[in-house]
Amino acid sequence: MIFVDRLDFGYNKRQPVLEDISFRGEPGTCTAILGNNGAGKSTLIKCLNRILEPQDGTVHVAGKDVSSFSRNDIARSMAYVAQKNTAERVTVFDAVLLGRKPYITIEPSKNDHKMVKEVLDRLGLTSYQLRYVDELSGGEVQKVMLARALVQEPDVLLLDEPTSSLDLSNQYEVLELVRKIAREEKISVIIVIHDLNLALRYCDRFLFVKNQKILAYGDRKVVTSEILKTVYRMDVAVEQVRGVPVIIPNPLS
Ligand SMILES: Nc1ncnc2c1ncn2[C@@H]1O[C@H](COP(=O)(O)OP(=O)(O)OP(=O)(O)O)[C@@H](O)[C@H]1O
Repeated sequence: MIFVDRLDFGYNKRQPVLEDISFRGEPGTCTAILGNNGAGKSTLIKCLNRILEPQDGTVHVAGKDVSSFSRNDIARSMAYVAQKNTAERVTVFDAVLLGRKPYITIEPSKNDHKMVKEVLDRLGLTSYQLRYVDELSGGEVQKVMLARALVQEPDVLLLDEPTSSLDLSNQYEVLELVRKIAREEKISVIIVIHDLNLALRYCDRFLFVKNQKILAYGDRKVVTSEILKTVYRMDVAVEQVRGVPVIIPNPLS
């Protein structure tokens, strides 16, 4: 469980980016962070694992204040997949094995290797394991970074636009897998995502950031035409198609 209480952040004192942000991510659930470009979604994610230090407020993971965590404590409890990934000159297997680093004292154990193999298999990356990461496509790199985060066995998984480079089938496959693993392993997933249809399909909670603050927060019911108009300044219909809410931009045009 992650609990964020009254978090404030600004890159400089004159201009706040986030004010009074509070929410909780229950184990086994996915929380979507939504909002217009520049609203502060990536900044919020980075405040959770202290890549950025919040100016005020607290973040608790599994009941403990993360401001008291060492870098290694953070790596054991929170895994993060950034919006932009640098493709490294290492094999896919070694790139994913790096996710086990917080647990390795002298050298990787048989169990570390086993976990890497299992996650590569679940993400359909087994045949890529000896390829160099810097020779992969953008979508393949994104899956490798997700695999690295999953072998970290985190309590909280922070994903910043994890499907932005993936094709249609991979977007659904990867989010289906993330949701399945989150439920099985009781991980709280916090995900920045622009695709509202994907968010509605795979997330349990929805948090809209607007003008530094939380505009709306709750289950699917908060994703309304009114909220979407406020956030994106355009007409958007929310309709039920075969029991799934679907977003239709500019429905009358
Ligand atoms: N390193 C930085 N220094 C100063 N300002 C920054 C920095 N990074 C981001 N900002 C500013 O902070 C605000 C929030 O940026 P952030 O990247 O968190 O937005 P976002 O909601 O993730 O946007 P997007 O949807 O475009 O990815 C923006 O106004 C941005 O220009």
